[in-house]
Amino acid sequence: MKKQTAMNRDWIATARTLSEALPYLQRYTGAIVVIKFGGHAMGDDAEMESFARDVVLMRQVGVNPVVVHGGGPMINEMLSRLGVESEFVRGKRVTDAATVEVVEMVLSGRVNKRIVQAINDQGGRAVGLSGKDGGLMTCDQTDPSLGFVGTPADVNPAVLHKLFEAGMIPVVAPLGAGRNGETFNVNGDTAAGAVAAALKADRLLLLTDVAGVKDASGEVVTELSPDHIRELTEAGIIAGGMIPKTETALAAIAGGVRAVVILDGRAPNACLLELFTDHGAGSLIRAPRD
Ligand SMILES: Nc1ncnc2c1ncn2[C@@H]1O[C@H](COP(=O)(O)OP(=O)(O)O)[C@@H](O)[C@H]1O
Ligand SMILES: CC(=O)N[C@@H](CCC(=O)OP(=O)(O)O)C(=O)O
Repeated sequence: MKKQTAMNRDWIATARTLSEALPYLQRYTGAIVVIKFGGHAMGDDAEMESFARDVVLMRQVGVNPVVVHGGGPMINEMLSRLGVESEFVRGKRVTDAATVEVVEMVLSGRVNKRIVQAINDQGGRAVGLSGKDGGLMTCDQTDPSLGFVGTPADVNPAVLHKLFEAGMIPVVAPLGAGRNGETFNVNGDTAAGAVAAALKADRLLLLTDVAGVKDASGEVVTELSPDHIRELTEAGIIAGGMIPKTETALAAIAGGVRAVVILDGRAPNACLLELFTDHGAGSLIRAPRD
């Protein structure tokens, strides 16, 4: 009897949650949501499982999710095992010919397949690809001093639309093809922003290992304007890996994405709470018309 009462309480809570979520579910039916899953947000198996469950649930309620992942820490680990040094300039890895080989092996291989498998284990149908597949992302060299680092120049999302139509979840590794047969290493945030802009996505979620963009006092800024981003960057308060994220947010908005959220991907159900409740956390940067 006691058990029954507890069960009823659970159902009432679930029904309440569902009725609160309904307007959000309706708003996002058919929406395209690009999720950047950073290497630092990936965490352990439980965090990966929770992320995969969110993505599958999104798909089940009619959202078209696209995962664009990073994997910087995993690349670092492999480079150090191989005794190759690497350095970062403004959040981007200086990438020579030997490094880009390792980057491709780690991102398109181990990291991409771990995410694909996690989504499939939760009942989704994920397909792993990189920017080199299906003409998705053609790049130009960002800056000769960075070596094989690419800036997406021509993004053709046709292959992603085909996967949406087939009910599949694309999982994209941030590598691009050069115009002369090169392989380019693309910062994961930059790749996610370019894919989101090409798709004119409804939301770009940049998952990381901090609650959002912090100001000088260490508080998360819940809504950020472009001017505030520029101010915090010039003051050195937005630094390191946060620079490509905020630059990406501005470029994505300029490219037609409706809103970008920078949030902690390790928090349980981070993506679902962000999309389907009022309790979303993180820093929101939105297009003036959104
Ligand atoms: N103003 C800021 N607010 C929040 N984090 C910041 C800020 N400036 C720099 N950071 C750093 O940026 C990091 C996120 O970037 P990064 O480590 O590249 O993440 P990811 O691997 O998830 O892409 C945070 O862990 C934090 O140390
Ligand atoms: C050019 C560049 O810096 N590429 C990144 C690609 C991976 C990435 O962006 O991973 P996170 O999202 O986990 O940081 C790198 O080599 O580390």
